[in-house]
Amino acid sequence: MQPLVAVACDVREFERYRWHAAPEPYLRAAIEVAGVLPLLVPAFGPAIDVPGLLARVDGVLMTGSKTNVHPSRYGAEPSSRHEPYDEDRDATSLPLIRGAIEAGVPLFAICRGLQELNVALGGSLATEIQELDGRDDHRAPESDDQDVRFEIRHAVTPEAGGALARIVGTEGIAVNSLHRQGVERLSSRLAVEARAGDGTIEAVSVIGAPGFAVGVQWHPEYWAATDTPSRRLFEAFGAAVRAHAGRHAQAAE
Ligand SMILES: N[C@@H](CCC(=O)NCCCC(=O)O)C(=O)O
Repeated sequence: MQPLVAVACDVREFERYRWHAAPEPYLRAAIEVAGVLPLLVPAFGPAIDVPGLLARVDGVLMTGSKTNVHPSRYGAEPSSRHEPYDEDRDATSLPLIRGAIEAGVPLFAICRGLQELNVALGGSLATEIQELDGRDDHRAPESDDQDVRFEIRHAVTPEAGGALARIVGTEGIAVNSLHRQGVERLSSRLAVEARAGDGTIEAVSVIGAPGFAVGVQWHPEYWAATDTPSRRLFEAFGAAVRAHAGRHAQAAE
């Protein structure tokens, strides 16, 4: 039986409706590589019974997004440099992340998801990091071709002995990059699991988490079927979700 994984939705507007949705690559990687069933959670913020939801799922997957966490969530002043926002997603994802950590539910946070994880635990974000001294440009290549935008194009180095290294090994791995924000002040509850060559934090884990609680700034979902480190991440997440489901089932007996 496929264990259920909660996926917080983005809100988009088209065809005169507001839609709550998640991009297919995350869902495909969840089903086909992690072997779990993604359950889309609409971005209704405080209307969501997070403890009740977490009692019925065995994992949480936070997707990337073009939108940014609203700067008021980490004490910064809003500006056009921080836009676009999705405050409905923030109001849903931040409590969901905190609840998953508190309940020990396996958590995989990707790109915006890593940024939400840091903010949910008291950290802050920098915006337009490509303008910071010594930083590379981590934004997506300009292209209408998604394979080009998500191409693998820079190295990250996993911290020896860390949670990420146990999944992908300690040799440097190559990743894609589609972000203009990054961790500024790292939450005291997070450990750095990998950095890019310019020092950008590229992966984190929750200190003391009983199981899988990892955030990555890149997009393993996009090449999860063919790229070994990407596949290993989703396989490890799936294994953690199944282990949690097993404990769940035992507790229910
Ligand atoms: N908006 C934030 C988070 C980055 C992120 O999740 N990128 C995914 C973008 C997907 C796409 O462009 O198709 C940031 O820019 O740092």
